[in-house]
Amino acid sequence: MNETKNVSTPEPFSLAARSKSFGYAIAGIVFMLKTQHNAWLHLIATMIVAGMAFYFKVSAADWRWLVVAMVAVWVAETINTAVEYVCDVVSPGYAIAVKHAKDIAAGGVLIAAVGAVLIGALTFWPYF
Ligand SMILES: Nc1ncnc2c1ncn2[C@@H]1O[C@H](COP(=O)(O)OP(=O)(O)OP(=O)(O)O)[C@@H](O)[C@H]1O
Repeated sequence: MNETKNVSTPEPFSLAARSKSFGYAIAGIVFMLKTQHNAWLHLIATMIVAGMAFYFKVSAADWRWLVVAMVAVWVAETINTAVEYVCDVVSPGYAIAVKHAKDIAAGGVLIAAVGAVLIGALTFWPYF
């Protein structure tokens, strides 16, 4: 990786570079799954929800809601994890701004998770 990137001159499009970026994104997800305990909980929740959806044979329309809910939680968790890593580099010691940044990012995960629980309850309700 370059130490500094020249952002004023756009690089020409390259499929090799795009596939490398894709690889970095996959590596980020794998790293998060290996290191973040909250991600393990999201993985368990995802498997339970998917299992229930198959068991109850939910409709395609209902699957859409479940997918949206699960994706929202995963996206919030990835952003939260990235914020934590950047904060730890920017300010390794205690800083009140870092506390606010980390707590707000964690709040985003909580909002997504509560929303997912509500969507899950509303979606599965008719199948019970
Ligand atoms: N460098 C820092 N400066 C100020 N506050 C911090 C710093 N690092 C963490 N905190 C705050 O300390 C509290 C606990 O942080 P911690 O990262 O342990 O939270 P956590 O969500 O329990 O962690 P994890 O989910 O990674 O196990 C949070 O309120 C967080 O914002």
